[in-house]
Amino acid sequence: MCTGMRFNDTEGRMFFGRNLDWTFDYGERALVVPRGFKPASPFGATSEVSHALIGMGIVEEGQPLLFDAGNDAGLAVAGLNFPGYAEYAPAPIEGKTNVAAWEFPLWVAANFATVDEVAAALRDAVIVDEPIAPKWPSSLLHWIIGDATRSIVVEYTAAGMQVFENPVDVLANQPGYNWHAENLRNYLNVSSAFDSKGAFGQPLAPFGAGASQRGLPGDYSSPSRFVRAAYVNANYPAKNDEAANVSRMFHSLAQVAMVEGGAAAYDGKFEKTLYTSCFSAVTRTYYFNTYDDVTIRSYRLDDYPLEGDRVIEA
Ligand SMILES: C[C@H](CCC(=O)NCCS(=O)(=O)O)[C@H]1CC[C@H]2[C@@H]3[C@H](O)C[C@@H]4C[C@H](O)CC[C@]4(C)[C@H]3C[C@H](O)[C@]12C
Repeated sequence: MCTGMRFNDTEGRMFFGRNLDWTFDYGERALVVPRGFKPASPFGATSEVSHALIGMGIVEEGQPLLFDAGNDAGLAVAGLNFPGYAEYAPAPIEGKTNVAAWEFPLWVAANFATVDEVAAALRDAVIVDEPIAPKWPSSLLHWIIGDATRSIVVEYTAAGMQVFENPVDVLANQPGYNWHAENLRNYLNVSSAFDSKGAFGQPLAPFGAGASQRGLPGDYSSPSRFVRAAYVNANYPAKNDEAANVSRMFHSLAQVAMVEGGAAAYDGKFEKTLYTSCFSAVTRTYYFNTYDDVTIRSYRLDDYPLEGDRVIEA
């Protein structure tokens, strides 16, 4: 399972993060893709990278297979599992922008500066089931994309391309975004207030803080993580400096992180939060920590060559 999140600080600067929850890693690491890199884009969706970007991924045949990334313009994207729903086009469609599923985060971060630009381009785009190599069949994903103004969710299913406005600025896994957004209406009773309640005909004091949160789901399932992430994101007071916002992201994503032993995947193996990341759009810094090393590392895009012809393993 995975959870994604976006928020602004008091000055409107964006922070964008995710948990990557899975049973094994792919040897992923921080990657920088410079401007001028020419990806092997199967249908020519990206001829040359226009926005330098930094994110998490692996390099296969010289290509960046990105799990999530943020770019020099402050636009960020993350892919989260969406099996049972994602259904890509079996072949490219003439006259459209055909984007292979594996290159979708690269296409977003390399070509666009804002969510508005991505949303406009998506009207003419098709996501195609075109694996980069036989050993890497297309992952079935949906994506959260954010900038300083807002976030959207992109789902490509049997219904084709769907783009959802995402006012709660979070995403989990299945089912689809619309379902998660409706499901929030089941939790209108929860709040962060410290209230005396009169439900039993007399004022009864709560057992300290958190009493009004009861009913907020605590499990690791995707619908529950979506609700919990949306609650935390909506209630966290805006902060004004980089350290406080990075702290906010890691603490918020810890609320939906998976601890080993808590939940098994289909194969009986336990999922856990392999890494947590936070992209700071203004300082163009990618922070992350891993399950086994909670120290937060930081990689500044501007510390790497922003022009070049190959992917840099940071
Ligand atoms: C497993 C990851 C998603 C984690 C997640 O959402 N888990 C949910 C668990 S559950 O359903 O809710 O149980 C996804 C996110 C990004 C994916 C990777 C990226 O898409 C990049 C390449 C794409 C290739 O087609 C496959 C390998 C791969 C390297 C992908 C492997 C894997 O599918 C990743 C790492």
